[in-house]
Amino acid sequence: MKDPVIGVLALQGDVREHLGALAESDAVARPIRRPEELDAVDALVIPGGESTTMSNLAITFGLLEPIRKRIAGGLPVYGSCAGMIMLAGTVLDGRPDQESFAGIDMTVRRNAFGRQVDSFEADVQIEDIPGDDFHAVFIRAPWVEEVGDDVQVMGRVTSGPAAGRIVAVRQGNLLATAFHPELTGDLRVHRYFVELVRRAADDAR
Ligand SMILES: NC(=O)CC[C@H](N)C(=O)O
Repeated sequence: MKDPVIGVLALQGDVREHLGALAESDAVARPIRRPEELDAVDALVIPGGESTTMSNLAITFGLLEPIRKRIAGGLPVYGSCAGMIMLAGTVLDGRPDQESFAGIDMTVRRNAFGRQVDSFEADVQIEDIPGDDFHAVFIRAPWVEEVGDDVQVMGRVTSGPAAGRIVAVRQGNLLATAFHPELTGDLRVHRYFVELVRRAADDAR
């Protein structure tokens, strides 16, 4: 397959960083703001930012249902931080009117590491991605409290007060991390996702 075309949901958040990381990972990366633009992508990335704002803007821009439909149709999606929240079936400590695209059978808690803890760094071990532990950056991040049977727990915090917390998961073509690999220049998660997208395209053929 040629380099896959991967959209980055560009309503809000760290869109530019994901576009850059994908471009360095053998993908063609494009910002997505309108439903028509979704039709032309092989996969989607949902950036970090603020899930309540992203939810509002997704409704305003008419993207909520189209993205849900593409997910149901098997579109590969990777969400980091707020993007993880947007992929969660159940969100705790959310705003009552907050919507998600859902897709991953999991319960996430927003701002789980404590509201006062704006950001912190910790090592995370990720199954299926060889090499050293990830030096992960968390910014008002969620964690995963519960997963369904079909969800693969891929990564947990390895040390510190949050040790053992689930911060990376995969269910089929959907991947989510509570941390932001797009901010640290470690391209392994993006490369893993691009590989997942290639395999999904091969399987569909
Ligand atoms: N860095 C982030 O994406 C933070 C997520 C944010 N706290 C939210 O609830 O959406």
